[in-house]
Amino acid sequence: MTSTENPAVTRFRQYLRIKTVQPNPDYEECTKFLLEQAKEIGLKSQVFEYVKGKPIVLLTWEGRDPTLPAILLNSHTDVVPVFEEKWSCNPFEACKLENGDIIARGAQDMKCVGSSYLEVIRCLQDQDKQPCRTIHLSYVPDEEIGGEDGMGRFVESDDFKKLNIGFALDEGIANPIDALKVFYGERAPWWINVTTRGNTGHGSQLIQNTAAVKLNRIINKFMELRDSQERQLLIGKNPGGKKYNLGDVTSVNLTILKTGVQYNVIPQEAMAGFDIRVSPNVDLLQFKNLIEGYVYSESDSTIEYVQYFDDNGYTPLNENNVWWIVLRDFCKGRNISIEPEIFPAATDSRYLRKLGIPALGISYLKNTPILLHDHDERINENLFLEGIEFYTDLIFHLANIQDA
Ligand code: MET
Ligand SMILES: [Zn+2]
Ligand SMILES: [Zn+2]
Repeated sequence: MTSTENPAVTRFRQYLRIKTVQPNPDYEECTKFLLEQAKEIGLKSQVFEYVKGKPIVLLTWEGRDPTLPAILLNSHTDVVPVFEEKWSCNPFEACKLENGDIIARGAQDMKCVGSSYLEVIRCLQDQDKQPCRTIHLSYVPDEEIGGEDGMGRFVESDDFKKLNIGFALDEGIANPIDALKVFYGERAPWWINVTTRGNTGHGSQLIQNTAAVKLNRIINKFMELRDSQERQLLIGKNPGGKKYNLGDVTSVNLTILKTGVQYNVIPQEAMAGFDIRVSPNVDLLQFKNLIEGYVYSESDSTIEYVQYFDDNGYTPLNENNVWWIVLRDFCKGRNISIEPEIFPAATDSRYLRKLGIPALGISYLKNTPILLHDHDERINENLFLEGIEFYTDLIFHLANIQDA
């Protein structure tokens, strides 16, 4: 007997087949797909292109009371590159195994979420359940390369201000156990280049203060910082007595090293690139002074910020946060365990939180291995469908909150 595929799954797989892969994402095809969906569902659509070739697609379902602050359902449309030879099937074919696993780049990060949002609107419309708040769905480009030309530009625009967003949902991460991760903050991503310059000469000499000697001293300081954070992660406890998660500490990784001309020539310049993720527990200004101190303790050395975010504020999960309370109680009522955490990497939510908009990151990926950015990224179709039900009821609740 052949079973027919749920149309929501078919649409999801269509979305996965669009090659929005960095560094040359097919945003044109993606926009076309989203606009077709909007038309089918009967949603108002707008496309903003603050940077040419990088469209932001905004779909809107007006609520019963459009004067109330709206809900934003955000997702990014781009996905990260693949090592195709390591995949068991083509990452852009969205093949489905017999057990229902759908394998594709973006299956977890985060086309499953973007697809679910569209299905939520379909479901609510089918059930004739128009919430009181307006719901906007934003499909933004370039998150995977920093988001500056995507969400970064969007939040600065008048188009965005007009939306009067009161609360946003965005991406989370998979969880191998039977619980949902809920992210209420994230670490500030800083990518830096440290360049040192020094004395040069013959490779047989013991010349003082070469670029490499200086860079090595600076790297050692960063590594000590890294060690201290690694220790915190392994044995530290936060003030509540709970073990630290990765998001609670600051990570420092040396990811790029560049120098050299020839073996017997002392190079005059050397460069180290670091990926640093600064925890919300850290005062950003103090931290900046600390690492710049490392660099400027060596003469002729400079620091360049390739990626910099000057805010690591989070959405407080307290009784005053009615969005959180509704979400928490909703999950409790459904017997879904949740694990509130700081997101270890970066998401577009940081742009929203910087504006003071409460934002929570949830991907309905429980009992699922963490495969974002990995080979054979996948989601099971049954979980995807279960997620649509979850989001539909949750978003209906959130969009019906009267006083917030
Ligand atoms: C700072 S760019 C963010 C890209 C990606 N989301 C990451 O966390 O690495
Ligand atoms: Zn993502
Ligand atoms: Zn990602």
